[in-house]
Amino acid sequence: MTSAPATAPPGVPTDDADPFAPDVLEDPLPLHARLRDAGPVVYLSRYDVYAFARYEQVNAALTNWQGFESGAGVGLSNFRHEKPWRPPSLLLEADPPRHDAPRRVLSGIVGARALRTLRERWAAAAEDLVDQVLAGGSTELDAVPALAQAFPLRVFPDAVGLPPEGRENLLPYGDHAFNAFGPSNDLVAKGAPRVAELSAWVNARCAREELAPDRFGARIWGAADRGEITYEQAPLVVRSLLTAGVDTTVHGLGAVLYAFATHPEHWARLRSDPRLARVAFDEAVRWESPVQTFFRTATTDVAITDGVEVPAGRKILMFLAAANRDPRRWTDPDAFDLSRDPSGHVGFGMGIHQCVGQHVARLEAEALLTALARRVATIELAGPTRRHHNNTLRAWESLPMRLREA
Ligand code: HEM
Ligand SMILES: O=C(O)c1ccc(-c2ccccn2)cc1
Repeated sequence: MTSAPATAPPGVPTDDADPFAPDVLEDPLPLHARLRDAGPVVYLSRYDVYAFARYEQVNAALTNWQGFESGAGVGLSNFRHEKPWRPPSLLLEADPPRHDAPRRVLSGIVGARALRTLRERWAAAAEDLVDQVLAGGSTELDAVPALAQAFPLRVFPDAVGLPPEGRENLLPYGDHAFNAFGPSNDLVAKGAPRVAELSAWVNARCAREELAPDRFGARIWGAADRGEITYEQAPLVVRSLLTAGVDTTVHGLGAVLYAFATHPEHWARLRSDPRLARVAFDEAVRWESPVQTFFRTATTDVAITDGVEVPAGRKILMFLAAANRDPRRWTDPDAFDLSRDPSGHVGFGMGIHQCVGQHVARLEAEALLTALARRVATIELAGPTRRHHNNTLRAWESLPMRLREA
């Protein structure tokens, strides 16, 4: 136990854990339980931040954008003191009023109503992928590359309007962006050599001439034509889709495939009622929380509970995954349960920054799960699973699986 570099505030328990250490990223559950049990707020001395691990405090912080701002960054780095590694996001790293117009524009383009025309196309794409995967009859495969990565990369770049070349840059770019919310550890160092090249590729793809007409990207530029956002803002709003729209859904799909492979009774239920696909995905997002943590910055001394305040200017670290398994909020929280109503989970955040792409993610999951449920009688693990470590994301590197054709 190392000594606390900064003074722990009175009345707040201290923990010198490193939430971004390899052993914690491998299995964060024990730390989550320890932090929930320690109190409503815990001072993490190693990073000089205040941790919220209980549902009540995480939900309250997410919905209190005036008290806990995003404009100083939603990672450990405080933009008021340090230069961001890239120009800040106009949604994620902005507060009202600057946040409002970009959010309104993106909501109109990737919101549930806007996606109706994609439902059939993505369902067909999922059936094609499943046909391809099952081509040789019952199949052993690694579900991470073959399904969790393959499906989003087959449908999402087309929906944005990207050209075909270079799409393999999207995953490593997003992986670095999500690592960069954490401390400058080995994971960030691992991504550093390619940051300039990957950033240049992503930034170039946001230019109007790069984007196919009448897709998400071109529609963002159309909003600039109508004066809803400026022409300077348009490429950054496109960049938001490329940064947040791929790795998250890949790991969300990995989570739900792992959940079904380890709960055969639930796979049988899904096959008998494919309409369960949507609630299954949200339950998997609650259970696994592909996005585990991120930060906010106190704009003033913010009272948490009687007598305990987060001082102005300090960073809070919200453990979404711990909140999503808080026994104070959920019955039998550690169970993946299709009968549960997962609404209210914070896996997509909450409040004004709640994931604007959640409907895209749900539609991808519904399309893939429905196509699999129709053609695959059983799915089961067929070898050792391996985790992919990231400072923010909970992810699988490998999910060897056996799919028996119906
Ligand atoms: C399983 C998949 C996904 C998960 C778990 C997820 C999770 C989240 C979370 C927790 C936030 C809140 C961040 C905060 O409060 O600071 C968020 C915001 C955001 N997400 Fe997602 N996301 C997913 C998929 C997507 C997709 C597919 C897109 C794009 C199409 C997307 C785009 C965004 C954007 C632009 C924001 C910022 C919204 C704002 O600040 O107003 N996400 N996401
Ligand atoms: O607008 C962007 O570039 C962007 C938007 C959202 C995220 C994000 C961060 C934490 C949790 C989930 N999503 C990252 C980037």
